[in-house]
Amino acid sequence: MSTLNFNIGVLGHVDSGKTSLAKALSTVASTACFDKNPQSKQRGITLDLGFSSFTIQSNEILQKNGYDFVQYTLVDCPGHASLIKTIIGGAQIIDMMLLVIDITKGIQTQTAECLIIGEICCNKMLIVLNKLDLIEPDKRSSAVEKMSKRLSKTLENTKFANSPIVSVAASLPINENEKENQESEKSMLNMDLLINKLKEITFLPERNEQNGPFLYSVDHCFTVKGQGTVMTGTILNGNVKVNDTVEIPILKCKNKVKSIQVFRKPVDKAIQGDRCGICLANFDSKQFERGFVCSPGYVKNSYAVIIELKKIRHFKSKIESMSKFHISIGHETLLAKIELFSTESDDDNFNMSNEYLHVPEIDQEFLDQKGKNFKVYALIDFSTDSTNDQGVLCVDDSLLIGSKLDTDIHLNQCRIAFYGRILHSFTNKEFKANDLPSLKVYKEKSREGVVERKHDEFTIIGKSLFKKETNMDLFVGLKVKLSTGDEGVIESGFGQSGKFKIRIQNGLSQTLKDSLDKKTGSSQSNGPVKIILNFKRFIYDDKKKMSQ
Ligand SMILES: Nc1nc2c(ncn2[C@@H]2O[C@H](COP(=O)(O)OP(=O)(O)OP(=O)(O)O)[C@@H](O)[C@H]2O)c(=O)[nH]1
Repeated sequence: MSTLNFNIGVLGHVDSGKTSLAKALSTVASTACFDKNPQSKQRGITLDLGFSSFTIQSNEILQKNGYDFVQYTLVDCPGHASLIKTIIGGAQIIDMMLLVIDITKGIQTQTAECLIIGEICCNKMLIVLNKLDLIEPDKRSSAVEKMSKRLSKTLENTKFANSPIVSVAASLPINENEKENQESEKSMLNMDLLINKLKEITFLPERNEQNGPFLYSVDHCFTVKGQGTVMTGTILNGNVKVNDTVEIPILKCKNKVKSIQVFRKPVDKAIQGDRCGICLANFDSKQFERGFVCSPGYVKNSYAVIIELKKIRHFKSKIESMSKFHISIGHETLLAKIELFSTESDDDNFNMSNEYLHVPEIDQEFLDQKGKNFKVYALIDFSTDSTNDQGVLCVDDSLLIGSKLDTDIHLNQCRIAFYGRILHSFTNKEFKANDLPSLKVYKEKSREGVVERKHDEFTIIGKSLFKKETNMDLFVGLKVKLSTGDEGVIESGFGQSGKFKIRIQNGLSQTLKDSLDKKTGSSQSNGPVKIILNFKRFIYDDKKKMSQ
């Protein structure tokens, strides 16, 4: 008999009843659905503060795929910051989201933020309207109908449109005496309906044990006497076998896998999506609480990363280059400075050898104007967080979320600003000096000067384009346009006062000659001949060489 582990993120506003729901689900599942089952010992395992699980018989789809049972691992996400962290840590394996809404309060600020995070991280949602018991029995159906209508309007045109809705009361009796005195109908309402709905919509999640190196997100670490140090967590990527050597990147150490348990049974191997316990030899559990364990060398220390930035539509403020955001990545949330750049070309993928235009700021209006194919990238620089000189532990393609967590929550504003997956990471501590200059991000510059006089048949002398102290060598070779239509190239500086020589490849045109010939008087009537120089200045290139 085999069991599938199905991971569910339990999200919702503070006090909506997430923890009560997770507890109630486990309890009801174990009494109503599982008791007569030979595997009943697996029920209701409390894995960690935020993790609980229950196992039931699986639906037809899973059975056809060889799974007789399904273990639902509920990831109960408490406050906002830890919510983002938990979700990010497990983003690759959250198969479904349970959105808990207090039916007496409706959609609240964090409900909306949970919806945004859900949209980023998973494809399926089940909505739970909780605290049904607080509504008079004869008013319940109309209250549920009203909330359902509101929700379907909110979710219109999102990937969560038509998500199923179940109304429940998840609160548990406070103690055993009370439990006996209370009707179960009053203490827990409709939980069996919820479990049935969950069972009905559970699908076969994509799991790929061959999918690259091993990555394991540890949420608990403890010592088992006579065994060694046991970690519990979820496999985000790849697989792990007994005797494999794994790395604990935060401790910079490698260790051998002594044994593995899945669903409390010893196994030789565990794969992506599995919640499992891994026992390591020679390792002190006090050194490590939460974080990644991986194939040696897979998780990297990054000091800056590049993402394709997807703005959250509900984030109303501008996102500006040089500004700081809270960046949640891997198991960390820290402050980082962002710099935006874009390309208008049809290139599908980010490429370090391409050139990109610096973008000072974006807002929704700007992005809507630019259209769907416009891509904004962001360089996210963690080295600006003074509390962190170690960089950030992450892997390529990791999800990252940018938010303004210091926004006053009472302002009812969406604090999540953007998200994206890592396209490139700078793993050298000296990246600013060594690696960043190879990122070709430019600002478009335009300068105007005037022609002073003709030098010979092919060259003219220009002025007022540069200051006396400008290093003219940086501009030699750049093309300029004249207001007479002539085109030339800056050949060299001329004298000490910022003047320069322009070579006109085809020789001076008659119009240019006439304009410069004071005797004709034309330079008087049309004013001086203008020199227009358009060029690119690469912002990370400290040699400051200009280009076009
Ligand atoms: N009447 C009633 N109270 C409920 C129900 N579910 C939860 N509660 C109560 O609501 C309060 C909050 O419940 P929790 O389960 O802690 O809510 P939470 O969403 O996990 O809270 P945070 O983790 O702090 O965000 C507690 O006092 C619960 O007893 C319910 O169905 N009916």
